[in-house]
Amino acid sequence: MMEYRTKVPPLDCSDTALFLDFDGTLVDIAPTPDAVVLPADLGLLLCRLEEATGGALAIVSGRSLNELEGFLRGFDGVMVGSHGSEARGMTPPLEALPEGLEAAQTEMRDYAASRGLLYEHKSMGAAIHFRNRPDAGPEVRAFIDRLAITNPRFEVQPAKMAYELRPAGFSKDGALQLLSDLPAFLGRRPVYIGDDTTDEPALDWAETHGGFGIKVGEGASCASQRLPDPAAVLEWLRAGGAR
Ligand SMILES: O=P(O)(O)OC[C@H]1O[C@H](O[C@H]2O[C@H](CO)[C@@H](O)[C@H](O)[C@H]2O)[C@H](O)[C@@H](O)[C@@H]1O
Repeated sequence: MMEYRTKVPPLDCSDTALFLDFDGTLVDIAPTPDAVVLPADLGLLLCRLEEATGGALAIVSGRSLNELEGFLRGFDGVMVGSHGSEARGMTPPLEALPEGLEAAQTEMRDYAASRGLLYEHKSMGAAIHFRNRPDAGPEVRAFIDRLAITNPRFEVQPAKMAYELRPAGFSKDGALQLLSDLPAFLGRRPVYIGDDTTDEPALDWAETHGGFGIKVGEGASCASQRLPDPAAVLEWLRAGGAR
């Protein structure tokens, strides 16, 4: 574990644009989406980092924006939700609800209920979690693949022990591109921290735009840096914010 930490360069808030994923990066993965436990100082830490970076800090998550806002009360900085499709602090990438959203959500809710799986209702899509029934993974994937074929306004988004339907054409790296044009972010070195397959394009974006990505946890990644878990991420952020 220590070997990961010593490799990551210290955070220099004076020239960094900091992009932080939420689940698995700032908070440990929990059995269900609403069971995550927030570190007591998280809101304060984000406020301090936002100030230290001159506003060049954004939370970039697959979660619905309203959920993120609920979890991170006290932090009023930039947030991007629903895998890059909705945002606070910049022009929302997707202005209207995608056509067919409600019908797709209903199909997913009914499917999940009929198989004892967890349905997560999201503002721009939905997720089916199979953490309680890992054997159901391939079947859920096939179901959502079929749904995406009949609903071309959506794409399948794999997550940890879940498959999601998200608006087509939106992504975390797309969000980083938009954010990097905002005055506070302009010309700064991007650092993106994330743990999941949904974070890989954003990690790659940071690597190829003059900065670097930090992959959290095990697994293949394009990121040049790695930290073992959210506790190590918070430790690295606290050290940078105090500098
Ligand atoms: O982009 P993120 O902030 O990493 O969000 C990705 C998805 O995270 C959530 O699901 C994951 O975390 C849950 C809580 O730890 C866990 O129970 C689940 O198995 C994981 O897949 C969230 O529920 C999704 O909406 C996010 O898209």
